Amino acid sequence: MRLRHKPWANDFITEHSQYAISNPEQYKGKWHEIFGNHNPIHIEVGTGKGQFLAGMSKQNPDINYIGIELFDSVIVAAVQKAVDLQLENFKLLNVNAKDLSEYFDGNEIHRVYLNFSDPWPKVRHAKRRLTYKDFLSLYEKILIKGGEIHFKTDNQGLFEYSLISFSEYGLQLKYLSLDLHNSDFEGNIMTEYEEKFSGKGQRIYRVEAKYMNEDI
Ligand SMILES: C[S@@+](CC[C@H](N)C(=O)[O-])C[C@H]1O[C@@H](n2cnc3c(N)ncnc32)[C@H](O)[C@@H]1O
Repeated sequence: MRLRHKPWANDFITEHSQYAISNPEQYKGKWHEIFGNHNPIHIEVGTGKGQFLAGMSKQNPDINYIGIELFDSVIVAAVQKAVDLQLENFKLLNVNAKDLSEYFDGNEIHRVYLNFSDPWPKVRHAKRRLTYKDFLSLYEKILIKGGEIHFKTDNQGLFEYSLISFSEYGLQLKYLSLDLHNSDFEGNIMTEYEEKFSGKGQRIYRVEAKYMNEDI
């Protein structure tokens, strides 16, 4: 489903179409053509203003990164980072994550990052959480076998919910941290929200969840 852009955001996104891909369904199964290589592809769902993914792209030139963001008014900041840093391994899609399988084929994605996803604290909104079982099923469809979700949040309620959701889905949990910034985890790249919340003294939770669907 196509999203409608605000005119100013539309102009900006159109002007930088080498970073903000306007017709992603056309590349389903052939994202290597866009990147010009067959390197692994990692996506961040709900990438916001893109600080995390821009940092990862710069740090890991042999991995291709795609940011998925619903709001055009937010994604322009991420596009600006790609332009400023001239990142060839960083693309952005202004789409809704619920439609991911329209844009990516099975086995096309190597890793999904979820950073500071909206918590949707009301029980009746649980289906909107990006770690709800339907989203886990969607990620499984586009990930390689044994693919992983790497998840960070400041929100204890969302973290606890997500650990249960991952476990109930049969994902294996690894490297669980209840206080990332006071752990021995190396190479953490902060997101915009992470800077904001950790700056206020809030602790950051992190976990990796692996799909146990590899052929034996
Ligand atoms: C709380 S912000 C966090 C942004 C960024 N990851 C960070 O940590 O700074 C969550 C972002 O996820 C985006 N988002 C929420 N649901 C989404 C969906 N279904 N598809 C794409 N983006 C979504 C929101 O628009 C918002 O920009």
